[in-house]
Amino acid sequence: MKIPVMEVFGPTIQGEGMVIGRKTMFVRTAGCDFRCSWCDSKFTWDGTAKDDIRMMTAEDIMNELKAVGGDCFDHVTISGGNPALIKGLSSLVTLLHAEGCEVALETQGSKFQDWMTDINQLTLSPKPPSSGMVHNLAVLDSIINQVNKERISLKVVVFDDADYAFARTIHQRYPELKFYLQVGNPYLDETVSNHTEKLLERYEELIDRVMDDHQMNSVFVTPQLHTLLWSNKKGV
Ligand SMILES: C[S@@+](CC[C@H](N)C(=O)[O-])C[C@H]1O[C@@H](n2cnc3c(N)ncnc32)[C@H](O)[C@@H]1O
Ligand SMILES: Nc1nc2[nH]cc(C(=O)O)c2c(=O)[nH]1
Ligand code: SF4
Ligand SMILES: [Mg+2]
Repeated sequence: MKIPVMEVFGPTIQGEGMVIGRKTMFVRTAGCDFRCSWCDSKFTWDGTAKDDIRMMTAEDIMNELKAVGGDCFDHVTISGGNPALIKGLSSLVTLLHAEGCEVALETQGSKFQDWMTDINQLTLSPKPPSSGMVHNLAVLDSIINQVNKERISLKVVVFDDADYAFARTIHQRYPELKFYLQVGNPYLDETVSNHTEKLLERYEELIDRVMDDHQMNSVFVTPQLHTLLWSNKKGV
């Protein structure tokens, strides 16, 4: 079964969530069932990069990972778009494991696939109000109930007060899961000046808020590490 691939890049550092800092390759699939107002990867679904989409088999993708990353990787992150829309990713996950790679997945948690139970690090990122999306938490519940909880983390992006309140409700709903608050990046045009200072200011605001909140004691607060370095540049 062929997989719609938008980009293959790396090695780079995983900039987000439960394996932040980990050296990894990225496979980014095309297409999303959401339309977040602040999506930093709109090109995966808004048609602007439709000529870059390639229909590839798992073997094609493995060959490309090796062509791009050489032998300098043993971890692959699958992101999108929403990779969870793609049934055929099961063949890629199986092949990556056979080749000795760990596999991480980034998804919003709007759809379950059987192959998710094989993912080493599954990041579920339900969308807060500022995204303009309304998350169906019953679907999120059902994914969480089908996957080994040790391998799951929740990651909520925070731009404003309402997002922070949403993050709290999600953490309270699943207190047993690792929980990450991630600073929202409004500077999607990579040519914005002083992006690092601006993002660090927002990071500090989020840290201050969490430090004063007794209902948010067992959480992680992170920036998107790659955006501090490279802003919203593609392919890093
Ligand atoms: C581009 S999405 C692709 C995976 C999946 N569709 C999802 O949203 O989880 C990857 C991650 O980037 C986060 N993200 C997207 N735009 C962002 C922004 N402007 N600031 C901070 N995080 C953002 C998403 O919340 C998600 O956790
Ligand atoms: N370095 C780097 N880390 C990331 N973590 C999650 C990403 C994503 O777009 O899903 C991402 C990305 O695009 N780049
Ligand atoms: S769910 Fe993820 S890829 Fe889809 S629009 Fe939202 S941030 Fe972008
Ligand atoms: Mg990204």
